Amino acid sequence: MQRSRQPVSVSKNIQRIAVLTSGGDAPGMNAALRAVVLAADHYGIEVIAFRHGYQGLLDNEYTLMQPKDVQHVLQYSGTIIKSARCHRFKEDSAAVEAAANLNALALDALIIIGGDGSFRGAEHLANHWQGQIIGVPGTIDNDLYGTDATIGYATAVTIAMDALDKIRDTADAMDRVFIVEVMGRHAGFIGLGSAMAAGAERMILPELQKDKPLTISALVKHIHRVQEIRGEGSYVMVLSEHQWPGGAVALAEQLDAEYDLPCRPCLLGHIQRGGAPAPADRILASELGVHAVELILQGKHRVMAGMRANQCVDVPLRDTWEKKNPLAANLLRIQHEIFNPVKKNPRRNTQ
Ligand SMILES: Nc1ncnc2c1ncn2[C@@H]1O[C@H](COP(=O)(O)OP(=O)(O)O)[C@@H](O)[C@H]1O
Ligand SMILES: O=P(O)(O)OC[C@H]1O[C@](O)(COP(=O)(O)O)[C@@H](O)[C@@H]1O
Repeated sequence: MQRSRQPVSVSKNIQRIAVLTSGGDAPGMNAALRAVVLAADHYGIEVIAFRHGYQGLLDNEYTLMQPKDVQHVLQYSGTIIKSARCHRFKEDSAAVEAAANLNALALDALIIIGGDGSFRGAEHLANHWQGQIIGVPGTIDNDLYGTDATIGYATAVTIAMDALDKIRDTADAMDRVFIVEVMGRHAGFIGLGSAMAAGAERMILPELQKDKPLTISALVKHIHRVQEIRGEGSYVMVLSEHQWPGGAVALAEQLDAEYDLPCRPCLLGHIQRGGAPAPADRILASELGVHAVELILQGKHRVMAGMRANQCVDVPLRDTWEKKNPLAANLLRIQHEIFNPVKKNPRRNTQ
């Protein structure tokens, strides 16, 4: 993959920066951290890491990070500097406290690796702290505007696809209906990506539910129609979390009890955040980690380091959650109309 890059024009004298990982851990966060530390070392900048996200910033829990500390970490998921969800950080008093801690350490800038919540926290902090703040998109959900992909998304889709492939083996052997529940918070990227990659017969995604919520009778009709067209075989559906009351287990029970349709649920849960990060996540994280340091050297502030059409970009932090990345319309069309048609091919009908 070729990335066209401009040489970095350094406009600021930066001596010391900090980094933290926040919110749900995402595969590739370690690779991003490594890239930040190695790039900073390259430019002669000292790096400290706050442990446990914003909680560590409030507790002054930090450690000096040197290249030796990030050797051989990019192949592991999780985050060696720990992450956390810190509800107190939403309070004004917390941002004031955090700003005082950052000032006491004479920091020029802070890099926050996380999702939209972490970036809201970054903006909140920026109202109280004068240093530069740069976000790096780290979440499996891929729900941030301004970057074609977030760090962790490729791994999560790969894991979900692998699981769907395995479910397919047993579903096919017994001509069964399966519901596989995937993560994504309120976004259907993991659902769409894994359904497409594994050839699922149905996707229940937040974006599709918004205008036309799925009814169980419509779902049963679809299952019967697909079975009728295809003859014997399996039917595998991908359900995004929070899209059915009680989730996959409740939906499977309902199909069985109310429609005599034996169905098995499978919840992938946090499995989607573990294991070895996919190459795409390691590479994206490495590039964006370096980009974040270079944005600091260019004097940028309140932006996210993103990747658009193979170009490193910077996007105002606020845009990352206020604007929306839509699901790829063409993938939705293909998955719905071509791969899983419930009507006969119109051309065939006319012959
Ligand atoms: N509106 C907000 N104001 C201040 N801090 C916030 C806000 N929203 C989230 N945060 C901080 O960011 C952390 C991570 O956000 P969360 O939504 O849990 O994960 P993610 O960053 O992956 O979306 C929260 O635990 C909290 O500390
Ligand atoms: O790990 P937790 O706290 O149970 O949260 C689960 C949520 O975290 C995620 O895995 C990642 O979300 P964030 O990156 O926004 O934190 C979501 O897909 C899921 O809804």
